[in-house]
This record gives sequence, structure tokens and C-alpha cells, in this order.
Amino acid sequence: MNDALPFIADVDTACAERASRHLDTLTKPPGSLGRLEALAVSLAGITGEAFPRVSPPAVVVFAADHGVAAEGVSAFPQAVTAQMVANFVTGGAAINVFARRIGAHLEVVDVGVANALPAEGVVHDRVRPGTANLAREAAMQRDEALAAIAAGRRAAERAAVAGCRCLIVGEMGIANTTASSAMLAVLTGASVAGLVGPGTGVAGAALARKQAIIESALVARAPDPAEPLDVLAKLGGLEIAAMVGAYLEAAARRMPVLVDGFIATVAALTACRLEPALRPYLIFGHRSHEPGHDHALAALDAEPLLDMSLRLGEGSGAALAFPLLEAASAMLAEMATFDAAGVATEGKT
Ligand SMILES: O=C(O)c1ccc[n+]([C@@H]2O[C@H](COP(=O)([O-])O)[C@@H](O)[C@H]2O)c1
Ligand SMILES: Cc1cc2nc[nH]c2cc1C
Repeated sequence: MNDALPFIADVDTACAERASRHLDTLTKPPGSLGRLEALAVSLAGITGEAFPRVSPPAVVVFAADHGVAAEGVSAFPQAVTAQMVANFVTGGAAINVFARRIGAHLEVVDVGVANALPAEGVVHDRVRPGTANLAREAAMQRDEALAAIAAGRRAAERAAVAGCRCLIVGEMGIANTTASSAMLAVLTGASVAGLVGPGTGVAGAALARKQAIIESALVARAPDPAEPLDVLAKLGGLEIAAMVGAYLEAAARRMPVLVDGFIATVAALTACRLEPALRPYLIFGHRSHEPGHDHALAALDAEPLLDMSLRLGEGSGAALAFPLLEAASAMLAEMATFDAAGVATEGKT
């Protein structure tokens, strides 16, 4: 345990068991609502409430730039990070649309965007204007990674204080699939070739170059796989570090965390390596089309709720999965029991 990280208690197993027993009194064959029942039980354990509520959710999108974008590893220019932040502010991005559908409280946090941003509508918590180029030097110093973790913790704290009951964390950062693929290769020991993917759409020779850049950065930066903070600082990103902090702070406050796609899951794996007690607080929203996501999910023994071939980021897949959490919560609170509805139970004639 590191002083910069909050204490995370074990989930409330007694409460989870109460929820599980209650589910078996409801008017349905036992277990017939499948994974929705498991979801309800885990929400009870996370929140410590027999009838957990998950609304309103918070969506926090962390934005930052990556020095490695200079190597041509993305299909889009670095300027798109700031331009998309402006789009989040005016409400036109996919995450704005989906956040509105679920009644989420949306916050956009600049933890390291290189270009100018709108003065209003963004939480300015910038650690530095983008990381250094991980192909040439450490992306961040350790204290910068810790500062970005602290920014993420503050965002989760704001969401909790605002009364939000579930945290969805998204990211925006051109070239962040390069950073997260590099981190994942170190954290899992998997080959870069087996997990690198198109991100925003690189293919062919550009994808081969992205792979080669990651492979040589792993050798040159040589992070210690047993030291998640070292991996994060040398290869990661400011928004990835902020996600780590937000997950940890939410769990410390007994808020369920709905994890988004590839980058979000690499951040989740990093956070779990820093603090294994985090794992049961995480619910995985969807399986991204980015090939490395399967490796990250497997390393966390996670089975996501949706499989929609999304690969956007921003928290979009998690926001789309959120209604399943609401349904799990409503099922517990609103379904009639066999007794109340006068329905005969199994085996009784
Ligand atoms: O969430 C995902 O699974 C995901 C997969 C591929 C790309 N993205 C998004 O695309 C950007 C990174 O892609 P790239 O090609 O610039 O590394 C970044 O802004 C992410 O939000 C997100
Ligand atoms: C347009 C665009 C939107 C995004 N949202 C998250 N990552 C993104 C990357 C691009 C390029």
C-alpha cells in the first residue's frame, strides 16, 4: 500500500448474501435472471446496501495528450484531443448523447491536454501539457503520475459528494492505445504482437511501425513489471493515471465502478495491481474491438456485460451498459415475492 492511495475495505459479503437470499424469494425460477442476478448481488456487496441504488451515475472523462503521438502511431493528429474536449463541452460527442440517456452527471477533466481548451465547461486539473514521448524517454516522472492519480481521486470525490451512486470513467487521448498497449504487455508479459491493434484506425505498415515503437520502448524504458507505478510512469498517460485514481477513490467510497473499453481496462488492471482490494468494485461494461482488450480482461478475470464491437472510448460502452445496472437494482427493489403475489413456489402443488 502506498500513502497516495486510499484504503479500500472488503465488499460486504453479509449484505451480498442477504440480496442473494432475497432474489430467491422473488417471482421467477431461482437463477432465471442469470447474470443480472449476479450483478445485483455484487452491487449489494459493493454498496453495503441490501437494495443498492445506482442512479444518478457520474461520467468523468479524463483528457490528456501523449508525446508518442509524434511518432505517427495514431490515425488522427494530436490536435483532436483538444478538439474533442471542446466537442464534449458543447455536448455533441457520443458520450454526451449516451450520458444524457442515462441521466448522468458528466464532467470533463483536463489532466494533460497539450493544446488550448475552452475556459469554461472543463475542470482544469492539468499536471503537464501531455506526456513526454515514451519512445525516447519516460512518459512521466513518478511524482507526475502520482499527481495525475490525485487528480483522478479528486474527480471521484466530487462525483460522490454530488450524490452520484455509480462511477463511469472515460478517456480521450490521441495515441493512448500505444501507451496502454505498452503497459499491458509489461503487466501481463504478453507479446506486443499479440495485443497491439488499430486504435483509431492504423493499419498495414503504420500498424507494424506502432508495434515496433512499442517493442523498442519496452526495452529502452525497462519498467519493472512488479512495480505498477513504474510501468504507469514510464509508459502510461496522465489520463490513464487519473483513471487509476478515480477507480480507487470510488471503491474507497463504496461506489460501483463501471469500466469502459481497452484503455480504461488497462488502467483498471494497473489499479488492481496497486491495490488488489479494488477488483470486486469493478464491473466491466463491454468488450472493445481493440484486440488487446481480451488480454486485459483475461488478466482481471473479467466478463463484460456487452459485446458490441465498440472501440470509441470516452466511457461510451460503459454508459451503454449502465441500464443493466439500473435493471439489476430495480429487480431487487421492485419485483414481487412469491408470498406477496400468491404464486406457488417450486415443488409445491
Ligand atoms: O476504449 C477503447 O476500447 C478504444 C479503442 C481504440 C481507441 N480508443 C480511443 O481512441 C483514441 C486512441 O486511439 P489512438 O489510435 O490515437 O491510439 C483515444 O482517444 C481513445 O479514447 C478507444
Ligand atoms: C474523433 C475521435 C473521437 C474520439 N473519442 C475518443 N477517442 C476519439 C478519437 C477520435 C479520433
